[in-house]
Amino acid sequence: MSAPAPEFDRGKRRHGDDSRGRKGGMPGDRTVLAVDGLDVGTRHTPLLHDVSFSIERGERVGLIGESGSGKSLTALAVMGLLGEGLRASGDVRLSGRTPATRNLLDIGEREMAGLRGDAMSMVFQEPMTALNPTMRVGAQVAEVMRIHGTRGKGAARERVVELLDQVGLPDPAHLARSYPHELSGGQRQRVVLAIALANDPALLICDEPTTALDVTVQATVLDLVVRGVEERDAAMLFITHDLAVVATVCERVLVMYGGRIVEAGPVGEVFGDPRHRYTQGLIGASDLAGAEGRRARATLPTIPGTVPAAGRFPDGCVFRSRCDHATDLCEALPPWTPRGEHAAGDRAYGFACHHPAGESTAEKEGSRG
Ligand SMILES: Nc1ncnc2c1ncn2[C@@H]1O[C@H](COP(=O)(O)OP(=O)(O)OP(=O)(O)O)[C@@H](O)[C@H]1O
Repeated sequence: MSAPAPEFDRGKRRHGDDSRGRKGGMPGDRTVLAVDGLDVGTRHTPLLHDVSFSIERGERVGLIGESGSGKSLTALAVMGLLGEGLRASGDVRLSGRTPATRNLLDIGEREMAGLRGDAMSMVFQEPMTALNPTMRVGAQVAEVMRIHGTRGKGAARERVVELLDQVGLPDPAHLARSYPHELSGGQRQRVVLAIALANDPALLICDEPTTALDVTVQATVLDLVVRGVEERDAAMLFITHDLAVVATVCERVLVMYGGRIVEAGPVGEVFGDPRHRYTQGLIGASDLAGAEGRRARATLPTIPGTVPAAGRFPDGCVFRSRCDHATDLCEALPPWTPRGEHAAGDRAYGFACHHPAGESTAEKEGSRG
C-alpha cells in the first residue's frame, strides 16, 4: 500500500506487569490471549518453537516476518484451525467474556467452533474464501449471530444493517441483499469484517487483511479494522509483511523467523532501535515511508539469501545461515535477553541474538553472567 509515514510513538503502555513467572505473560485482568511455549509441527518436521506472547484488551499487536516464518501457523493454532497432520502443544488461554481457565489446545472441536466467530474471530487475506458465494451477504452476517445465539431473528436483521453501516458500506439495507460476486474486493472484505465483529469478539486476528485489496481502499479498510477493535476494546493480533502498516496500526510488535519469536517490544523501540539482526534486516528491506524510514534504510543491512524451507533452519540461532554477524557462538540457541530494564523472562520486551545491534554495557555484563 502507499504506506503512511511511520509513527514511532505507539508503545505508550507498559506491559511488564502481567508477565512475572510466565513466558507469555500470566493472564492478568486485562489479558485476553496468553500463548505460552507453543510448539507446532508435523510428525517429522517441527514448525513453531516455544512461541510465547500475550495480548491485552484494547491492545493491537503486530506479527511480522518473511513468508514462511510461521505467522499464519501461530494464528491458526490459536484459532484451532491447524490442518490435518499438524500437532500443537503448549498453552493457549483466551479470556474476555469468561475466565481463561482452560488450555484451548486441550478442548474439542465442538467447543472451539463455539468460540470461533464469537469470543474470537479471524479475517483472512482473501475475502472470497471466507464468504459463501450462494448466500446473500446480509444473511451471512445474520448467520454468525444465529449460530452463536447472540441475537433473535428480528434483532439480528436490524443489527446486520447497523454492522454493514459501521464498516462503511453504502446503502446497507439494500447491500445486505447482494451476493458476494456483486461486490468489489474492498466491499467483500468489509462484509467479512462485519461478520468477524458481529458478536463483539474479545480477540480479532487479522492475517494480511488488506494485501489483496486495491491500494486506494487499503487504508480505509485498515482504519475500519482499527475502529472496530477500538470500539469493542478488543485485543488484536495483526499479521503482515508490511512494517509501515504495523507502525500505523499496532502498539507492540512480535518479530518471527524460523518458527520462533526472535524479537518483541513496543513498535517505536523495535523499529527505532532494532536489536536482533533479523529485525534490522527486515527494516532495511522494508517500505517504511518518510524521512526516518529512508534514513534507516540507508544505514541498515538488508537480508541476504532466502528463508529456508520448513525443517531446514539451522540449529542454534535460526537466523545464523543468513546473518553477517554469525560466529561459532550462534550454534547454540541464543537466550532471550530482556530489553533495557525489563524483567528477565519477560517475553514481551526482548530479543534472542548472540550479537545484537547496539548492545548496551549492562547487557554485555548480564550475558557474561
Ligand atoms: N500443513 C503443513 N504441513 C507442513 N508444513 C507446513 C504446513 N503449513 C505450513 N507449513 C510450513 O510452515 C512454515 C510456516 O508457514 P506459515 O504459513 O505459518 O508462514 P507465514 O509466515 O504465515 O508465511 P506467509 O507470510 O507466506 O503466509 C512454512 O515453511 C510452511 O511451508
